[in-house]
Amino acid sequence: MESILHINNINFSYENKAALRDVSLDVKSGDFLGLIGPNGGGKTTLIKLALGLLQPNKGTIELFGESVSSFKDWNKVSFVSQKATSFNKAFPATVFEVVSMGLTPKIGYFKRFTAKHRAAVKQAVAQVDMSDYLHQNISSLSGGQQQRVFIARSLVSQPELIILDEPTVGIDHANVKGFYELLHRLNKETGLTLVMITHDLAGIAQHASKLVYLDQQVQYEGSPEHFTLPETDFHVLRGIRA
Ligand SMILES: Nc1ncnc2c1ncn2[C@@H]1O[C@H](COP(=O)(O)OP(=O)(O)OP(=O)(O)O)[C@@H](O)[C@H]1O
Repeated sequence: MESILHINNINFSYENKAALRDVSLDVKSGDFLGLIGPNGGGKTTLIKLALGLLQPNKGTIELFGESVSSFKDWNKVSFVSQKATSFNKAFPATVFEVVSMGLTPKIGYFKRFTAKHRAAVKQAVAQVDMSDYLHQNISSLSGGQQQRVFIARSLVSQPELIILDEPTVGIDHANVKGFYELLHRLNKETGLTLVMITHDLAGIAQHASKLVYLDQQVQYEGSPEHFTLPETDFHVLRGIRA
């Protein structure tokens, strides 16, 4: 199986404060990896390193077999952050327009939006079951529906890897289940590789193919079925079930 993200023995410190120590991780094509751990355990830092936004003090990181420092094929990678922090709800755009924005890196700002692009947008919207809302304003949708639209915005450029940072925050319980089912379906049916940071252990354990528990070091890497929380210290529990 092709290696999508390979992190080899990295250390990372913010100034003099260690955030990650001897972290190694391998994400293979078709994995659905759940990245869990206590608050401050280094999950976001690890993703920033994987995206080349930070550089490790030690060790190597490869995306699609190439060092992240020289990686250029960013079309293959997409990132979905917490909806609330990434989007101004008052923004006056329809579902179609928001998803079209996902094509901007591919076609550039000033090139023509063709029938082919339009069809790609419609297909991505259909993949997340939002076709009935194509011309509705994004601000009129529920949190769960908005997050589906952001997934469609990622899908439209046909990435091979999507990294999600706590995408279920702010989505009500009933819709979270449907959101996981959507990710599960995309992973299984299209072979899309997913890496998802979350504090929702119960939810991710049902859908991920692999869990990594990170608390400065990788304390668990394996199947969700065999995962048990490290020493049930209240600090850890609070962090992960917050
Ligand atoms: N820009 C920064 N400057 C200094 N320290 C930072 C910075 N960003 C994060 N840290 C520290 O690095 C450690 C890891 O933080 P990180 O945000 O990666 O953890 P996390 O697992 O994503 O946490 P959470 O679950 O709360 O989002 C924490 O101790 C945090 O305070």
